[in-house]
Amino acid sequence: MSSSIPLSIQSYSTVEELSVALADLFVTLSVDAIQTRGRFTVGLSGGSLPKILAADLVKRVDAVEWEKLTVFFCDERLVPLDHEDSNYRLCREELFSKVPIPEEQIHKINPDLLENAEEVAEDYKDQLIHVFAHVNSAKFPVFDLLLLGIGPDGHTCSLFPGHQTLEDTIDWVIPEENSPKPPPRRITFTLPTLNHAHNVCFVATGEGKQDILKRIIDENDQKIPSALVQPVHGNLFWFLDDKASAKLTLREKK
Ligand SMILES: O=C(O)[C@H](O)[C@@H](O)[C@H](O)[C@H](O)COP(=O)(O)O
Repeated sequence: MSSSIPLSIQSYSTVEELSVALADLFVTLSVDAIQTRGRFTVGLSGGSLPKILAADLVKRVDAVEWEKLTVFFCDERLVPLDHEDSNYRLCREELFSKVPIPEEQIHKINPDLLENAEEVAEDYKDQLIHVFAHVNSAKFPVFDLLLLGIGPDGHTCSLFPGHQTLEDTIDWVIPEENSPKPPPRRITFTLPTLNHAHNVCFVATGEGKQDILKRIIDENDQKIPSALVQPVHGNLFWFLDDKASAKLTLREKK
């Protein structure tokens, strides 16, 4: 990994500064991945993440070889792609519409299968297999970068506290039809898929994240889904703002 990459828990005074650092990380990892493997595979999440990522990245479009990017969604709501709850739609509005990424390299759920969550997950796994299986006949896809958010309950992707989905050790992507946060029907990457990535980066901002971050980072509370994200061989980054990190003892002030 390049020595210019910041390590572990970074806390920034403002969300704007965090956006710049996140764009730096994205660009650096894209260069490394394209040099090493000829492409950059990324998993995106919903919530505030797409806006925070795009804020600075779109100002330096030329720093990324977008035609070598492949994008999946770490979780997706089972709604039409133009629905206001769609993570694809959110990412399109915030990022994809502003950069020259080929549409066919953005892997979306199949909207024709929405009635059946199992089929949506199966189809999404087929898309993952198509992209990953030939390079690592491994048991799980190995993304270059997964960008994750955290809910106030500690959920990440659509992996919620106490849900059976946390027990899955085999599948790559699975349905979650009882999300406590609407909309209830989703698909989500599993913990093993998250934990096989080369790089995983959590992004969390605002006071509302203080208590849950303390439980995850300082207390390593294994009941919280986000605390179970611990890459087997990869790097784990935490990009926080000072409001979110205020109660942490372990953090590097930027
Ligand atoms: O599952 C969902 O419905 C949300 O997309 C959720 O997973 C979100 O990503 C986190 O709650 C973080 O949200 P913020 O980044 O907006 O705080």
